[in-house]
Amino acid sequence: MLFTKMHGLGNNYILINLLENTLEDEYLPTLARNLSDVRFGIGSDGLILICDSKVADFRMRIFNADGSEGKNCGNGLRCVAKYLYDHQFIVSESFTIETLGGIVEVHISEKKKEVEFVTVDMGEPKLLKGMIPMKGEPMTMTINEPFTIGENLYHLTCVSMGNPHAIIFADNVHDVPLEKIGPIIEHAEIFPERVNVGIVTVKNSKELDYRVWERGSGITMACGTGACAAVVAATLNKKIEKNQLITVHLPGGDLEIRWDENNHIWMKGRAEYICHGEIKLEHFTKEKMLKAAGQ
Ligand SMILES: N[C@H](CCC[C@H](N)C(=O)O)C(=O)O
Repeated sequence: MLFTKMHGLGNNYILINLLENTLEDEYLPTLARNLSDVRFGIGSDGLILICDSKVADFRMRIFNADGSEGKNCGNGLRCVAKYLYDHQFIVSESFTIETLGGIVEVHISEKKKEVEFVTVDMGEPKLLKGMIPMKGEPMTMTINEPFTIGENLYHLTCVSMGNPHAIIFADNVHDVPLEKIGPIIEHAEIFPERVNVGIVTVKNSKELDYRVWERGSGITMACGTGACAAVVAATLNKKIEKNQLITVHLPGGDLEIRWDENNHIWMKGRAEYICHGEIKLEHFTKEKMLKAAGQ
């Protein structure tokens, strides 16, 4: 089985093209965990599958490093779009990709054999508690709500980009012990499907700093949906204006994000290849096969 490893600002994924291949669903969480392992596998933030779709041009499935299936992945979408365009699976400059979090529209404006930048219309953010999802009055929003961890009080603003994000504002993104509070908030009982946790510093009216603890993958170098959620949260908290081109600085690089007047979030950023290779599936689904054999 061939794979392509790619990254979006250092948020790296193993892509497997299932347009001409199949993989049994039951193996996918095990495969994602084992391939993502940096010592016994290839090493990555997760596994992305490129599949056929009945409702869009293509379908992307994303599995985090812990084997859990994510509902959307901004950096992954740019990698999938680049892969499809560069390998001539698509010839038009705009096409659609189905995710569990909804259908997005991809735009490639460069006339290059291998594109560098991809723009994605990520659709509309979901703000109501019932849509994040999180516990509480389902028809209300979570804007700057208190959340206590031990002696420390944090304030959460929650946004879904098809996947759930809890955003905390800080004067400096390194002021908050994200390695410590990330997993605590990720697994908090108010988030029935867990949550991605982002720390945001508003540098000025056009720039944010952002660090992320990803649901299912931990600290990563970047998170595309998280950067979109950061812009929405900063706007809801009146720290920046809507319909402005915002540069979000992530540890792995920058994304350009705009929450436009039609309520759509646009994300533009790089996507790059790391390597291509081949895996013997049986080496990475052994755990499942042994269990099936009752061992
Ligand atoms: N950990 C996320 C999926 C990956 C999102 C991220 N890598 C991005 O670029 O948006 C979740 O379970 O919701």
